[in-house]
Amino acid sequence: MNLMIGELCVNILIAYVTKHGTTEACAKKLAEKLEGSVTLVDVKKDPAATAQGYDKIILGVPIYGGDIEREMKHFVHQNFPQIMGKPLGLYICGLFEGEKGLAGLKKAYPEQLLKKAIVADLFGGSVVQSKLGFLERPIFRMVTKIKTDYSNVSDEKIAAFAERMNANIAPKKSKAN
Ligand SMILES: Cc1cc2nc3c(=O)[nH]c(=O)nc-3n(C[C@H](O)[C@H](O)[C@H](O)COP(=O)(O)O)c2cc1C
Repeated sequence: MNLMIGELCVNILIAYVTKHGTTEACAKKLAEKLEGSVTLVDVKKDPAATAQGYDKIILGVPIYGGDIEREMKHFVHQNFPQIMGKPLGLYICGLFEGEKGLAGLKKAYPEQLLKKAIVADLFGGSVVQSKLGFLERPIFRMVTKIKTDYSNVSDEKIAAFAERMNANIAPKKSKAN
């Protein structure tokens, strides 16, 4: 939805990484619920992507073996001042919940970003066994103990996240980013 404030449209960036599509699917669900003009960027496909020029920034990343992929680390490193300077939302996709899930979230993003974020949450994750690579499948079973297709993606959490982001609507009229 395009939200106009006076002459201004709220420009929102969702920068994400995905391996098997869940984090991207969550980004798209989120985009539908956000008020503003949303740009979706897969930073793996677009390594030169920038966070410059947006009013709000959201980052999304999946957890693999307790860690995130280097492309998101690189994006955060390259765009740190821009990311720190705007209303921020952070999410992860992973199958672990509770304490283990939160540990994944804490490891995924630098502490400064986690402290600064309006909202940081776990959306859950999903897996289709037949889509896993030859080496991924045994690692997945070892890490998660799950042997079937599985999803615990929470549409409620995505909706609540969008609500929190929408509540913070204050794009400054200055040209500086
Ligand atoms: C090899 C492998 C390792 C994984 N390790 C973790 C993990 O450490 N913690 C976790 O919460 N989820 C783990 N998962 C689950 C993924 O995070 C989950 O499937 C997520 O939805 C993947 O997102 P994507 O489809 O965007 O790549 C793992 C999945 C695979 C295949």
